Amino acid sequence: MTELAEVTTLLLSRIRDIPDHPEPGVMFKDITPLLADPVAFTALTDALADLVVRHGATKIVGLEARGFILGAPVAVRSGVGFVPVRKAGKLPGATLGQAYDLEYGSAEIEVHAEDLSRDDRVMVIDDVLATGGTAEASVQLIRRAGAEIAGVSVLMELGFLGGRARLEPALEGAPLEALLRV
Ligand SMILES: O=P(O)(O)OC[C@H]1O[C@H](OP(=O)(O)OP(=O)(O)O)[C@H](O)[C@@H]1O
Ligand SMILES: Nc1ncnc2[nH]cnc12
Repeated sequence: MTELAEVTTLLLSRIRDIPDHPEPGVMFKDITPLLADPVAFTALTDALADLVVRHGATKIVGLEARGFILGAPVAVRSGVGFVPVRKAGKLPGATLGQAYDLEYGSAEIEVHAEDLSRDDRVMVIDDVLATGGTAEASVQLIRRAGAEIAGVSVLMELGFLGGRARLEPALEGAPLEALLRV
């Protein structure tokens, strides 16, 4: 087995399927067993840090909340800064916000735009790409803050929910990297 195949198998084996997702037929992909395993968490951090370096990112944006857990160690490992994108109303300073549609209703995310600069190339990091709404809104928000998008990197893409198709127009050619596709 190649090293990549071994890492993929390890990561997949540490994700717990929980059958109580509100959408019929969709499992909740719980990453807490992976976080609890230092070998798997380190392998994930290393794999995401490789993508940060490969795509020349100068900042990581992590999406609340699980994107914080993955993005922060990747930022330290790859030697770039970390900027949180939070659900509306959580950040203390002056914020820039981006609303987006959910299946039922809408949501809003915010960033401290002053922590991003025109010289930054941002890698967005999250655990799961599902419908792609959160990642799409984050890409739009980061561009409005003046920074460039180096890419979006996720642990897992739920392919059957069509997130890639929703996100790709917003990416304008920047890569969407998924370590696992289910
Ligand atoms: O592609 P989408 O359909 O937008 O869904 C993916 C998002 O949903 C989850 O976050 P959630 O909003 O549940 O927040 P949490 O990390 O705080 O649990 C996940 O961590 C992604 O951020
Ligand atoms: N099925 C799922 N599992 C984990 N996180 C999610 N976020 C959106 N859909 C999800």
